[in-house]
Order: sequence, then structure tokens, then C-alpha cells
Amino acid sequence: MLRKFHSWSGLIATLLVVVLSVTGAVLSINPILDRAQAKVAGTSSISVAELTGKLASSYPGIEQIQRSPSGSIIVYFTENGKTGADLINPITGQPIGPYSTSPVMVWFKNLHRSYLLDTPGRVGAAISAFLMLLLTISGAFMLAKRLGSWRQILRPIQGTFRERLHCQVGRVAVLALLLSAITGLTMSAVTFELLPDYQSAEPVFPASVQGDIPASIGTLAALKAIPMNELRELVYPYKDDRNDVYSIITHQGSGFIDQSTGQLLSFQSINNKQKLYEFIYMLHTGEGLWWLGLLLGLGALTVPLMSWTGIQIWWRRKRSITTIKNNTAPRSADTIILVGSEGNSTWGFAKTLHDALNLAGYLVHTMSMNSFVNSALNSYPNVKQLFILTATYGDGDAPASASRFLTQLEQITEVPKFSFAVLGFGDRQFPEFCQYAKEVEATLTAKAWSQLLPLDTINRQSSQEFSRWGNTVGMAMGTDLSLVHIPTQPSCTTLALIERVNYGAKVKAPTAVLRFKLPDGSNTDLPTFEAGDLVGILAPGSKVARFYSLASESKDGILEICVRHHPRGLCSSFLYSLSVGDSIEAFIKPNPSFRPASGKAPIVLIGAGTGIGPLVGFIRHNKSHHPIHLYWGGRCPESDFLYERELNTYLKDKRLTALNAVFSRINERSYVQDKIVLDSSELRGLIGKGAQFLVCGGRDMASSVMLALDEVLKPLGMDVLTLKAQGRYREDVY
Ligand SMILES: Cc1cc2nc3c(=O)[nH]c(=O)nc-3n(C[C@H](O)[C@H](O)[C@H](O)COP(=O)(O)O)c2cc1C
Repeated sequence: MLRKFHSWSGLIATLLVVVLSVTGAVLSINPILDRAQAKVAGTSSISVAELTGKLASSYPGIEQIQRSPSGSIIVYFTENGKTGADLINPITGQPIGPYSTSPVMVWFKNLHRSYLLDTPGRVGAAISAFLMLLLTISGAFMLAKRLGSWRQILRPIQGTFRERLHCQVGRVAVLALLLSAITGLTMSAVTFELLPDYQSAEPVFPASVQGDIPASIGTLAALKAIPMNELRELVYPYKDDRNDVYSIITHQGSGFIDQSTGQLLSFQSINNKQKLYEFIYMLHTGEGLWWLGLLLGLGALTVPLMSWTGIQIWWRRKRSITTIKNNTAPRSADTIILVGSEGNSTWGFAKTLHDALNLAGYLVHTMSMNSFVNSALNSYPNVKQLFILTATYGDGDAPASASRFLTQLEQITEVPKFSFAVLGFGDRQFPEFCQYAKEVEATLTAKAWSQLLPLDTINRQSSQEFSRWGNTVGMAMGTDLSLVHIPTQPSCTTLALIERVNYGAKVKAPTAVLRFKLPDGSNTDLPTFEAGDLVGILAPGSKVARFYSLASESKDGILEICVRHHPRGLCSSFLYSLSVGDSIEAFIKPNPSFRPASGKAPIVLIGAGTGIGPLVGFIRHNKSHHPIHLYWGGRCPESDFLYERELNTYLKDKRLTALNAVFSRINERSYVQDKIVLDSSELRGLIGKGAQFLVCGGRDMASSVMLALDEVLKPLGMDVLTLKAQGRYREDVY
């Protein structure tokens, strides 16, 4: 709901709000320019009478004096029948130079206030400010939901580059945007008198004046009593009209002064509401508070960027919506698939399951988890099995399409006849991996619903893991079930193998470092990637890509991966059999969260076997000699010490600080987790300096490393989950 609202109001408001914010950003320069002109110190002790006395001789045709919020003094006068305006030095009363308002700035002001359309335009500007307020508030709530709660609002942001940019920029600009929108709206409300009494009232025009010969202005008592810094505007009486008066506006109010007696004839003080309005005006325009104006201007400049990234995110989400065909009516269905999704990808997996079950002869109904609990159990009289496929969002929370599932489930007290299986979709980078799926399974088990299969999880939308789960489901149902999920893939690039280095044959771990380039004569460029990103490779005859972590970046001109040959692995067999000159079809899948953090804190890289690939890439590109400590485990130093020579070179040229290689098939056998425990105190020292951990390799190794690190962290009152939440523990696990 919140997302729909944010997307639609964002789309409608984009153009209006972008114009409002860009013009606002341009206008925010005004107070700074004004302040640069106004820089004359020591004006606080001068009275208005003193300055006007000095001006009387140099400007005989003076008509008006204005003091801007930044302190510039501008004199308006007539000379030889022509009007003019000068910027004045308030101490000497001498002109600094002619004053004029830039027509470009006036145009921007009108565009900002009213889209150049007078009153209807002002209404439009007010509506835009309102939409901006709604967008900012709904965006802030969405960000809090995305990160788990308001308390986690400063946590590292996960997601695609666009999503992270959108959220990060929004997080930085939110206060400036809120302030601009609220103050702008208030000003519109005052303009349209929706908030009465907020604009200064006029003083009563004096019924009678002395009418004698005007006194010299420098001697007028009322003007002597007003300090220059209090003045806003002084309008002189018409020349030769003895019945006219001086009209003055100060920070305290406005009034009229007799030109012969110098008496204040009437004065209208400004009330608290009007003071509040002036404060709001200052906050909005930055007039008199140039630094705030500049901050608001910078905040406004983020709006076009946020609009652009927002539209792209919306478009991608819209395109990713899956339509389920042959959706059997709930009353006739023998199988139900419930989907909990935020970003729509789980719907794609649900569709694959739906189609495969249909093909196997089942009558399947697929719907969102929220829709299921809206109906009572007797709406599904024929159901034999229920599958729940759900993602986890925020900090272990329910995704949008499952937000009401658990609360509404409380109302169902009877135990259904069908059995259920929960499949969690998640990402191991998050501290609460597949937490929501775990919660759903625990709730259903506590309600004594019968289980078809125990909970299983899919990390990072892995088609391979999903296919394995499909085999288990097939066995449990006594059906042959083949789940081939092919996510939409970017177009492939053809690459040719230019070099291979073989390892591990002696210890039965055949592994190769493979280096690819664009084929000679190719007229395309290498796609852009960095070490730690993934390359998807399609083995001939397979539609499902296998992913490998990249050890090189595109600037190196080669694409490098490290592959272990698994005898029954389709893609690894294909890659391992390649000879120099052979080609592959590949595409890049960015993995931006698996990168060394910038800054001075040490980095601890941990891996085993081919997990060394991206880690070597990080070390190779560590040109700034950031402290990097590597823990890596192999089988035997003589056979599968991957990248041995390169790593020793990096140690010498200080790209690598410490190399801790351990081996499991030698007399003093050891695993990385053992070495981690052995180095506990040194690691605690690094953690104290803000160290970040990057772990790459098999799932078992990663679990053992996590347990070992929990031991290391215990005396510090921390654990791996704490590091994960701080973005200091990242995994690339397969
Ligand atoms: C903002 C955000 C928060 C996430 N939080 C978690 C989490 O706490 N635990 C987890 O296992 N996965 C988490 N994930 C990963 C998603 O659950 C996973 O990518 C899932 O496949 C997305 O499915 P969907 O596109 O259907 O929403 C998060 C993803 C995003 C973008």
C-alpha cells in the first residue's frame, strides 16, 4: 500500500516537483550572493537617523531605503527625472555600486512560486509542495521498513545500485526536503489566507500631521531611536508635500513618522504569529540564514536524481510482475501455493512450481499469503498440500504480500487436513537469514498443522537450490518434479579462453584458474564488472546459468574465475574441459555488497578452495596498501596452493599484510577456522580497529568460520550477527 502510494504520487508529481526543487536550488544561491555584497562590519551602533543624515547630501532625490536580511543597504532615488538604485556602505553612506535585480533570478522566482502562471500557478506550487511532503514522509517510512525499524535507519543499505543510490541520497536529504516542503506549504497557506493573521497588519494612517517645515532627517527623534540593524524599509514622504509622512518597517513592526516633529505618529507591532511566519519564511528562503539556504538548495538538487532512480526502480518492479496462467479456482484446487514477496522475484519461482505441478496433473491455485488468510479453510475443500514460498524483508520481517498473514492466521483454530511445506527465500548477507519463513513454519507447527517437508531455504534466488528442493518435493509427493527456474537474464557476451593454470589433480581437487578475453576482432566491449561480482555462464544445452565469483575487474581487460571440477557438475565439467581458444557465453551479475569497505580499517579475507578467486582480486587491486589479512585453506601446498606465487609477490609489495594459508591433507593438518581460533587475540585487535570480514567459499566452511569468529568475538561482547548488522561481515557462499 505504502509502496503503491509512493510510486504513483511520485510519478504524478515528478515534473512539478522537479521544477520546484531545481528552481529552489537556484534561488538558494541568492542569500549567499546577497551576503557577499553586504559584508560591511561595525554597523550595529549606527542609528537610522545617522545613516539617512549622511545620505541626504549625496542623494537629494532619495525615495526609499531598504535593508535586506543579509544586511545590504539599497537606496532608491530619482535623479534628473530618472530612477536609480545603489548599494550603500552603511558606515560612510557612500555608494558601493549600482544595484539591480537579475532578470534571470526574477524569472526563476516566478517559476518557483507560481510556474509563471500567477494564482493558478501558485495553487500548483502548493500542491507540488504537498506532494513532496507526502513523498518524503512515505519514502522515510519505506526506508525504515526496508531496514527493519526506525532504530536501524542508519544501517548499511542492501539492494541493487539504483536502490542503494535512491535510499542513500533520500536518507541524507530527508530533513532538508521535509523542511522545504513544510515551510513552503505554510507560506502558501498564509498567501491564500488559510492561516489568517500571519501576515503583518498595516498601521493606522495618522489622521493629522504637524505640517510645518520638514526638519533635517538626521535630527528626527524617532529615527535616532531605531538602530540601523533593525530597519527593513524606510519610505520618504513626497517632496514638497508637508502633509505626507515617513513610513517605516522594522523587525518590530511598522509605523509613520512626522517629517517636521520627528515623532512616531502610529506604530503597529508584529505579533507572535507574524514573527513565526517570518521565521518560517527565513527557513524556506535562507534569507538571513545563508548556510541553511544552501543546505536546502543542495537537498532540493537531490530531487531530480531521486525522481530518475525512483522511476527506474518502479519500472523494473513493474516489469518483474509475474502472471500465473491456469490458476485453478480455490474450491477445485488440490494444491495451493502461497507467495510472500516484496520485490516480486519469489512470484517467478512460484510460477515455475505452479507450472511444473500443473504438468504433473495437479490442480494448482497460486495467490499471495495475505489473500489466503482472508478466506476460511473451508474455501479450500479439496486441498491436499499447501506450499508457502516466502521472502524475508527488512530485518527478518514479513514481505509486503505476507504482511497480514501471521496475525490473520491466529483466527484459524481448526487443523486442516492438508499438509504444508515452507520454502524461504533470503540472503545470507542479512543477520536474520530467511527469518520470516522460519517464523511461519514455527507458527504452523505450533498449531499442529501437518508437515509435508521441513523448512528449506534458497540463498540469493539460486535456481540450483530451488531445483534441488523440487526433487525433494517430488519424492515426498511421489511425483517426478523438475523445477527449472530461468530468471530473466541480461544478454550474453562471447568470451574466449586465453590462459588456464591447473592445480589440485594430485589431491583429487582438480581446479583451474581460467582467464578469458573478448575474441579477436570482436566489436563489443567487455561488460563492466569488479572483483567480487558474479559471472553467469551457460553450459551448452543448459538454460540455467551457473555463477562464479570474479577474480578480475573489467579494467584488467580479462575476466578471471577459479573453477573446481565436480564430476557430476554440468557447468564445472564444461569449464574444466575448455582449452585455450575455446569460447563461452557469459553475463555479469553485480554483487555490490561483497566488496572491501573504503577507509583505513583493516580487512580480513577468509576463504577455502576456489573461494580465493574474488579475495585475490581484492588484494591485486589494493593499490593503496590498505591492511589486508588473508586466511585461506587448501589441501596440500604442493598441489593446490592456488595463486601461491602471486600472493607472495603481493606480500612483498605490501598489497597483502599477512598470508595465513593452512592445509588439510598434510601432517600438521589445519582448517581456516582452526587458524582463526589460534589467532584470536590478533583478530580481536583488528576488530577493535574496525576490521571488516569478507568470507568466500563453500557453505560448510562459512558455517565453521562463523562459529570460530563467534568464539573470537565473545570476550568483546559481540558476535557475527553484530558485525553483519554493521555491514562488517559479508559472505559470498555457494
Ligand atoms: C531491503 C531488503 C531487506 C532484506 N532483508 C532480508 C533479511 O532480513 N533476511 C533474509 O534472509 N533476506 C533478506 N533480504 C533478501 C530477500 O529476502 C531475497 O532477495 C528474496 O529473494 C527477495 O524476494 P522478493 O523479490 O520476492 O521480495 C532482503 C532484501 C532486501 C532488498
